[in-house]
Amino acid sequence: MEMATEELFDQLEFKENPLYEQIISDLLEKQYAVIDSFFDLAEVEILRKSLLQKYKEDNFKKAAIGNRINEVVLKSVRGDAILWLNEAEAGAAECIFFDKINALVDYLNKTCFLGILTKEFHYALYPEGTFYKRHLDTFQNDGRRKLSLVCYLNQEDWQPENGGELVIYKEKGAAETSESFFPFPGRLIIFESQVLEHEVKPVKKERLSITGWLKTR
Ligand SMILES: O=C(O)CCC(=O)C(=O)O
Ligand SMILES: [Fe+2]
Repeated sequence: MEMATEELFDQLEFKENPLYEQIISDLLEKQYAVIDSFFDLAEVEILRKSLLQKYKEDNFKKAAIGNRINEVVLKSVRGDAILWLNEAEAGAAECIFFDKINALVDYLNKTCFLGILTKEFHYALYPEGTFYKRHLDTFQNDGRRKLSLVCYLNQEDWQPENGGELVIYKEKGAAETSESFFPFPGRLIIFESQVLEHEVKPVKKERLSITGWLKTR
């Protein structure tokens, strides 16, 4: 084959990706997936710096509950501050994030018929002493949210004593079980937005992340 044609075929050819396949089978089996080191420490460092810079420039706002039009700030429910990301205006740091996420979304759309058409992401900073009470991401908010994604941007030395676990609740027949996950840097957690209730335990040290949703339209 000529070089150009060969390249074209390479692009068209679907390549199975073991990491993405693992995510898909976890989602099917448990409705959530935890991927450690989805971003490496160097990438996390760049994203953390960008988040902190924007926070310092006072671009964040107190996170609200409800939808974007009908929102109220209730610190008894959640105490984080957020900044929505605009992919069209993404800087170098945010491009690192979107490149990896988009590759995953493309794969999910090719293999799972999820029909993800839109996505939305925000930086989040939980100051010391804050939390996010148990909730469902679609509650009074957005029924188009299919998958929730959270990626942690904390430092390498995040200690369990710092709290800030994401607790995911699952119904097991009549009983309920829960699993807790610490916000270790580079860790990505994906879960079904319409199914799994979850909460963020009180943090004893500033906790940084990017949170977002893959939506059907
Ligand atoms: O930061 C987390 O671990 C989860 C955040 C969350 O549940 C949300 O923003 O809806
Ligand atoms: Fe949530």
